[in-house]
This record gives sequence, structure tokens and C-alpha cells, in this order.
Amino acid sequence: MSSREELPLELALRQAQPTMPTRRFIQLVASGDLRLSANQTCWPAQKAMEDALAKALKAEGYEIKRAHPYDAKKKHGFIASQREGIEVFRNIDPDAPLIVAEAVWQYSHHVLAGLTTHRGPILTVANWSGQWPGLVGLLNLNASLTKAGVRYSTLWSETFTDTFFKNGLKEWLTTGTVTHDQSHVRPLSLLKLPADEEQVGRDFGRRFRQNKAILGVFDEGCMGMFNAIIPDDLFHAAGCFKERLSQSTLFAAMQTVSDGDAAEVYAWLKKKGLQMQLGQNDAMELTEPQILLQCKMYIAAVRLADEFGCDAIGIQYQQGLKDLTPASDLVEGMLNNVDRPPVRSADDKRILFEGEALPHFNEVDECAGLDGLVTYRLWRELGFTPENTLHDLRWGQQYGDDYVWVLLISGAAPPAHFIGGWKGASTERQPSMYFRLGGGTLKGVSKPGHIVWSRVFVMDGVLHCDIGVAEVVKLPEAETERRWQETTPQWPIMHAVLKGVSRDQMMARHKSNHIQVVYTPNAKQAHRAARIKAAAMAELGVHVSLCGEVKAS
Ligand SMILES: C[C@H](O)[C@@H](O)[C@@H](O)C(=O)CO
Repeated sequence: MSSREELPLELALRQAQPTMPTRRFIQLVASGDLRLSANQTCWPAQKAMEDALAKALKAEGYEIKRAHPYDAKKKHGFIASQREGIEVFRNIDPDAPLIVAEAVWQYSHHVLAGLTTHRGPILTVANWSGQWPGLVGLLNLNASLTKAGVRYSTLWSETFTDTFFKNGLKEWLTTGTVTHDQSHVRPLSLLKLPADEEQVGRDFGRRFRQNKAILGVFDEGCMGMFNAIIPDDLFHAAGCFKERLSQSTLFAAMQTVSDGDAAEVYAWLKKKGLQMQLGQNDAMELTEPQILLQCKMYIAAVRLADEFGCDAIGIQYQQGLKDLTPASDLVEGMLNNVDRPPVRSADDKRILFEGEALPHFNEVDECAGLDGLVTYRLWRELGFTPENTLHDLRWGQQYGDDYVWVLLISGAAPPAHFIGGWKGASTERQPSMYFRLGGGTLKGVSKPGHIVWSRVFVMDGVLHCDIGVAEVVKLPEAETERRWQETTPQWPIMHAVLKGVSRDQMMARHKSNHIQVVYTPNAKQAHRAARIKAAAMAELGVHVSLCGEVKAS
């Protein structure tokens, strides 16, 4: 029996090269949020995008056929749960070509089940718009499909009339796949790093693995981000172990924090100069009681991390928690900063994690957790400021000679990254369509400088890590404001120019909605640190690729 015959039928079919049937219609699905308010608010953008897509397909002689209708009662046309998705896919011809169209942030598990058994060619498409996190949703879906071993093609467009999109669409319609330029990706295994740097990285990696680390995960995976879950055996091989915690525990621990302790954190923030955009209307504005609850959450999170001996923690922050308490963003930003309000143990005997950040991986993205902890500790050893964070790869536009990405995360980044530090930081109410009970974000503009960017992801059953360098640029205030207004003005922003990677190369390759970023003292050190980090990751068994202009020596 050949190894091919040993494969289960479904898998064999999935792995077969998809062929494009000559039907004249293309089925379409749209995955949405799990929150009705978000689906309703974002529906008009999705509708506009689907109309533009339909026009593009019509020009090629094809018609779009939605596989699920607009729901007049719910006032949107998204698949809004995993169950709904499975039911929709029952009526989809599994051999027919299928487009997944995304203009919004979506929960990938709504369509993942159906897509894992779809045999026809799959095309994921997003509109090049900052308005809602549709590109972010697309990247999460692509990464989830990659981890699941589902074959797919992907495209994006601002107008759906540009040459890049039209050529890609034509290729998909005729061959069932879209090829992208990924010449910016160089596997580390084919490169030779300078021996001294390789040794520093490998030595760090060996010690990291031997010491073992515990990453506390508060409600793994319940934001639908299948890609963000690292299988335990892969995690263990890198020296990382999960402490599975519940957001209910976090909520319960919040109830044990005294009002006085919360008030101290609040006062610390005020003294540091954090601008609080406060109002009175709890439903729409940020209020003092919301922030005080966030201060309680901050203390509770640090105490739980101490109790379970965690080296880093990740709070899932949406499902479950959003129904109980204000959002965790301000908490996350504080945790990730070395200069943060002190937290004493409940018995008042110790200051917890004194002089250190408690690395936090937003949205329980375990890939970011591994990366964040490695980076924090390695940067400390290199003598650099260790604060790092993830951002969403939200959108981007040309500015002058540069393609400047909008890296924006849905609530918090460490103030150490901001122009002016704490004094340059502000907290604004999370949009109520996402967070009914409010809560402040931790917002600022990332300072100009040289950074290393990276992303850990799961592909072909193993861990990968892409590493590159970038420059954070300062844009005029008006341009920053314009970019905020085009996206989500309450969230922290980084204006990043990725070195040696074009927009389309990045979109084609990047296997995540998130990107990890950390500062270095200058351009030369950014390249050096990227190489050392590459060696460290390789030592942990991760398949590393250097992307774009990282000099190999
Ligand atoms: C609030 C939103 O749902 C966010 O969670 C979303 O835009 C993301 O940041 C996804 O990474």
C-alpha cells in the first residue's frame, strides 16, 4: 500500500490539487463576529464589498451565489456561530468553487468546520479598508486554514478593479489557485549566521528550554482563533507549558481585591500622567468605576500569575469576560510594561514581579505568548528594553516614498512604546459594539525607531517563525489622526515600514492577524538582534525564516 492510499479519504481528497469546474456561478460565504451588535454595525461595509466583488466576477462571466441569506430579523447576513456555519455548509456543493468574503473581524471557527471538508477551490477575499478589521479577519482565517492543513488561495483589493486583483481572480477562476510572490522569505536553514551571534542565540534557547516556562492561558481559543492555539506537544518541545486558567477565576479573584488597593493603582496611573477620557454615561463613555474595576482586574491577574507560578499570561478578553466586567485592555497594557503600578501579594508581604513586566499575550494568542516571553527575556540579556507586544496587521497606505502599515491592536500596548511614555498615553472607552460594559484602552502613538517584528505560527504540524526588521516612523499629527479615523481611534497605533517586504508579499505570507514587535537601539542592532533571535528560536525547534531585508551577516 502506498502512503497515499493510507490517508483517510477526506484527507486525500483535500490534498488533491483542486480543479476549477466550468460552472458560471461561484458560491460565497461570509463569517462574522459572535456579537450581534458588531455584525449589525459592520454589515453595510460587508454588503458594499460583496457588491464590488460581484461586479468583478461578473466582468469575468461569473455570478455570485450567496450560500446563506441576509437575515432581516437579525439585520445582517453573516454566519454568526459554528453551528450556523456547519448547517450552511450542508447545502454547499463540496466540489464547487467557494469564496469566503470578509470585510469585518470574524471568528474563524464559524466556517472552519465546513472548510475542512470542502474539496473545491477556496478563495478568501478581503477589502483593503481600515474601517473594520476585515483584513485582520482574513489573516486569522488564512492562518487557521494553514494550521488545519486546508488548501486555499487568498486575495485582497481596495476597488476590486485593480490589476493585481483582476489577475489574481482570473488565475483562480481558470486554475483554482492564486500564486503570490514570496521571494522575500529565506529559510534560516539555508543561511549561515555569524558564529558569535548564533552561539548567543542558541545558548539562550538551550537555557530557555531547560528552565521551562509556564504560560497561564485564561480561556484558550474561545475567540475562534484556531491558529492561536499551539498544540501542547509542540509547546512542550520549546520548553513551554500551559496553565489552563479560567476567566471565571479571574473574575472571582477581582472580587477579593479591596477598593483601597484598586484606588492606589488608579492614583499611580494619574500620577504618571495617563490621560483619562472620562464621562458620565456608562453605556457610551468611560467612567471612573469602569477603570477602578480594571484596576482590580490588574491586581487579580498579577496575584493569580504569582499563585500559579506563571511566567506570562494571556487573557482571552471577549467571550465570557465582556459579559461580566469592563474590558481587560488597560490591564494588558500595564502588565506588559516594566514601569507599572506595584502589586502586593494578598498577605501584603511581597511586591510581585518587582521591577519586571508580566508579559501578556493579547487574546490568548499562544504563538504571541511564546514569542513574547522569548523576546522579553532575550532582550533583557542583550541589554535592550524588553517590552514587546502584538498588534493587528490592520491596514496600510503609501505615505511619501514608504508603504506605512497601520499596526493597531484592539486595546493596549505598553506605554514604553509610546511617544512620551505614560505621559503620552491615554485611556478611552472601548467601542460599545464590542464591549457593552466599557473599560478603557491603553492608547498612544508608537515612538520612531528600529524594531524587530516576528510571528510564530503552526504550519504542516510544526512551529514556524518569520522574523524581519522594520522602522517605526513619525507621521504628522494630522496623518496619524486621519489613520485613526479610518480605523479605530480608541486603539494604540504604530506606523511601521517593513524593510524589504511589499504589502502584497506580507499579506500573502503572513500566517496571523497579529504581528509581534520589539524596539532595538538602532538599525544595526535591529539586524543583529533579529539574527540572534532567529538562532534562539531555531534552538527551540522552531522553523525560522528571515523575511525581507534582515542581513544574514
Ligand atoms: C475587538 C475586536 O474584535 C478585536 O478583537 C479584533 O479586531 C482583533 O484585534 C483581532 O486580533
